Amino acid sequence: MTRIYDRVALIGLGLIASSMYWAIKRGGLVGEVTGYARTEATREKAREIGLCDRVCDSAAEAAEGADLVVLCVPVGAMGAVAEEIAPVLKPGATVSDVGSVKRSVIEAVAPHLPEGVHFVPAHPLAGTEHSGPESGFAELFDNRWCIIVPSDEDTDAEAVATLRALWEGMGANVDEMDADHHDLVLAVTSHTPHLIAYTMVGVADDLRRVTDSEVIKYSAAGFRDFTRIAASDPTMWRDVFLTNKDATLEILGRFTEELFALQRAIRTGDGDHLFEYFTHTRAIRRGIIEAGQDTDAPDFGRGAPRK
Ligand SMILES: NC(=O)c1ccc[n+]([C@@H]2O[C@H](COP(=O)([O-])OP(=O)(O)OC[C@H]3O[C@@H](n4cnc5c(N)ncnc54)[C@H](O)[C@@H]3O)[C@@H](O)[C@H]2O)c1
Ligand SMILES: O=C(O)C(=O)C[C@]1(C(=O)O)C=C[C@@H](O)C=C1
Repeated sequence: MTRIYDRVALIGLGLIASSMYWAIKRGGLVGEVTGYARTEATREKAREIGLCDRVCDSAAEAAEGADLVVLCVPVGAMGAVAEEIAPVLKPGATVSDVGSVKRSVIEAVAPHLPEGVHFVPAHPLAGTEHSGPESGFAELFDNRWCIIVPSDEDTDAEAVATLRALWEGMGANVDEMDADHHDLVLAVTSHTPHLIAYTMVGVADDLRRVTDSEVIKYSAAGFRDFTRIAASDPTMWRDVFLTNKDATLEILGRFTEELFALQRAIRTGDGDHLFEYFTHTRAIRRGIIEAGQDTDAPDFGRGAPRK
């Protein structure tokens, strides 16, 4: 048990904040964790399930005296919360966040923070399609990446190192990245795939009129994965697309070009194109598994000798 901070405040008690709380408790990483949720119902639920050592009735009350305040609200709400807590922040405290987009959060939060408060944005690359105070669990961040995005070149090195220690204590592997690069990488690996899943489920829903319940009844594994992802929180994902607009549009443009090329190959019966494309993408997937970077990958075929 290594205590990293004396007081931490979690603002917005949903999936990520509740997972942080249970992971902090598991590791004995913090003296006291305060929490704030916007609705009375969520605060009541948090008290009932023992989420946070103290649940407060305002964000400012939770943040007052904290060594670290973590904003765990949707990306579009970060600026307003920062403005609310700014007057009570302790000199020398660190403010961080867990938002899925980084440049817009820096732009929304940084102007509100007083001199002497360190701002160290972060993003754990771990989640589920569930939300709310009861959805969290201590293991969520185990062996997952957390990207720390220092808000500018002058960010206090000790504040970054202490936040890194907290995320490592919660089980994550930590890397640092520039905000714009983060937003582009996540547009490829997370944001555009979510949009595609939302779209595919929408298409299936349109088709349902033709095929009744067959779309659900006979849905294969690939489509089931799409429906899981498309069940993710609408507020969170609305905000992700509104705030990571440029990177997402860039990746969607490239996606559409590739899709049109495949569509043309199907129409013209160009089997070579399809075969080469699928061979290439299969090699990418195998490369990820062989590099040991997919901890979720099933073991199928791993033991079989490969020519
Ligand atoms: N869910 C994921 O997979 C995932 C993964 C990594 C990061 N994130 C990021 O973490 C943050 C929180 O996501 P989550 O999955 O925990 O969401 P969640 O919906 O489970 O929880 C969000 C909480 O914020 C509160 N909230 C919403 N609007 C608010 C406002 N205007 N003021 C104050 N509180 C408000 C909600 O009531 C809720 O308690 C988001 O910024 C999201 O982008 C999510
Ligand atoms: O596993 C899931 O359900 C997720 O969608 C998690 C996921 C992702 O795309 O990988 C979603 C959003 C985040 O900001 C980080 C992680």
